[in-house]
Amino acid sequence: MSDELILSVDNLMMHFGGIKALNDVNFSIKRHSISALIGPNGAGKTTVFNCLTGFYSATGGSIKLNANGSSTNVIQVLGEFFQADDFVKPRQFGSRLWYKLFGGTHLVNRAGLARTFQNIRLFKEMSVVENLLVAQHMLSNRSLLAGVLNTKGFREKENQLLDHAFYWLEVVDLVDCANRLAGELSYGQQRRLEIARAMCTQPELICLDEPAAGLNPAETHALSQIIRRLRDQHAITVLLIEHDMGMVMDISDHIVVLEYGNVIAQGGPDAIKNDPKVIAAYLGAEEEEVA
Ligand SMILES: Nc1ncnc2c1ncn2[C@@H]1O[C@H](COP(=O)(O)OP(=O)(O)OP(=O)(O)O)[C@@H](O)[C@H]1O
Repeated sequence: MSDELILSVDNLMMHFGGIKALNDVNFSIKRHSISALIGPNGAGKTTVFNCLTGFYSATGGSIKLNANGSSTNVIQVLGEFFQADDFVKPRQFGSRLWYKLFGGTHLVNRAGLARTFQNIRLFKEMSVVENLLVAQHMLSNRSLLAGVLNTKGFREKENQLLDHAFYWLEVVDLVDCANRLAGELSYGQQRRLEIARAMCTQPELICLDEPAAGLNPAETHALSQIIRRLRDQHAITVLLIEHDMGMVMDISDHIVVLEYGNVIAQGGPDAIKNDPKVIAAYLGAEEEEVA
């Protein structure tokens, strides 16, 4: 996989019993780009996200993440089924057993991929800053002794995590709300807090599932600015699912279009806008609005 690519998805399949949510999905994402995954309802967009982030174990295909200085086979680290030839290949068996025992979605996040959800999933009874500290739990000093003795190293680490939390609050313009309960924020602020929380896990690729859903035009504009800032000032790669075509066409460098679990087109906004397959499949009803 070329170094220019941060994600490569090949022949991805996801079947739920008889339902083929994804048939044969192929696309790749360039580092430091903003890409969008679009398609009609039920096309399989969220299923792709769930496979990328490890919420679903894909039925077949491969997902390679090239982040944090190494290449990660996402399907492998989630723990694959044993194969017949494992028993004659001890190394392969050992690796599969290891990931069966200790693998999971946490390894995908550690490999440099974070996500937000279609339905906001904050800790609503916690303050804004606490939400960001929870996201950094793995980076904290978890030594019981250091905590009880409140050592210098422990305090320094706590301060570092707080600084990091405020850094991302600044980026999403929520510093003023740091001590408010997350559940008390407006919908738009909660969406931005979700992005900050995901960023606190130090990803290189962030997947945003319908980040503009329920936002008014001013909030959508502010969100677009934040997404651009992530790419331009923080070297983050963004992959988003979005139904707001105005926003998608405005901020995306690359667009992948799904229909019935297949990629029917991919390219830049202008190419996608004028692609007859896309117009017929997805934009048909809104053709005039999009053009
Ligand atoms: N856990 C599941 N069990 C069974 N079927 C599922 C499951 N998750 C998704 N599907 C099916 O897979 C297909 C794709 O669903 P998915 O939610 O990925 O679509 P989507 O493109 O994200 O749609 P939307 O834009 O409405 O969010 C649908 O037919 C859906 O019913």
